[in-house]
Amino acid sequence: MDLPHKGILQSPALAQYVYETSVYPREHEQLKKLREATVNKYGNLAETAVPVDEGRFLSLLMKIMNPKRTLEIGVFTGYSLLSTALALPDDGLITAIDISREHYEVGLPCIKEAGLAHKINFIESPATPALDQLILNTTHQGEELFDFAFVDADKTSYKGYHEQIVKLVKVGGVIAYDNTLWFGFVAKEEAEVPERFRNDRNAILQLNKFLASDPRVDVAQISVGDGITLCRRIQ
Ligand SMILES: C[S@@+](CC[C@H](N)C(=O)[O-])C[C@H]1O[C@@H](n2cnc3c(N)ncnc32)[C@H](O)[C@@H]1O
Ligand SMILES: O=c1cc(-c2ccc(O)cc2)oc2c(O)c(O)ccc12
Repeated sequence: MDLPHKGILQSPALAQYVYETSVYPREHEQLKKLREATVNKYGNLAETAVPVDEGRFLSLLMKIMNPKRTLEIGVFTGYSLLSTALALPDDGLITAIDISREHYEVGLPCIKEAGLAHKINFIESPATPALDQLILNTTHQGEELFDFAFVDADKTSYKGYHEQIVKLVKVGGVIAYDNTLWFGFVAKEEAEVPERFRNDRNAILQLNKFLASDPRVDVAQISVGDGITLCRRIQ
């Protein structure tokens, strides 16, 4: 897969500067191993993982929030998952959902080596029915709501996931949507966007517009990686 350069740092040299100055020197050994294992196994597909500066942002956000229960939709080989797990308290738990376990198993040895497998409940399932089940667990079995959710899966389903996740995250909790700048294509005319990115671009445009006026959440567009929208549930 040949992807355009990701992110607001439109110059690859500037991105490299940020990585080398403030990310690589603090990247956990097992995160680096997981990143390298992903490139070795999947080549260019590895670029669909969150970039390293975004992983660092997620880690720091977790340290600031100190959440006990988090949700991740879209795991791939686990770079964002391990970034989150590294920063969660020892009794924290991440419910991680992906349609396929195969990619997750590439990163799993690194997660185990980091001593963090006990913080992860991996569910192999399409997200929609898995989220419905979690909603049932919270409404009927009194399971606790989540403090944080990270969504990085099929972009055309984000709006549907939002309706489900809003029911699963506490008031005061945070939902983070990845790729909300979609390679910068959100600010381009459709005709300038390569055909294969158009569907997802339209879904992201609709999501961004919807979130900006959703009274249940407070929002901030964060210009890291490919763009993250943070939503804090307020009602
Ligand atoms: C961009 S990758 C996630 C990258 C990951 N966050 C990382 O840092 O490596 C998207 C993932 O979403 C998963 N996915 C796609 N459609 C899905 C669905 N309907 N339900 C759950 N997972 C899905 C894919 O299998 C893939 O692993
Ligand atoms: O190029 C992609 C594609 C995806 C993607 C496509 C289809 C799915 O069902 C899930 C994800 O996700 C990406 C992504 O998250 C990213 O950061 C860059 C590129 C892509």
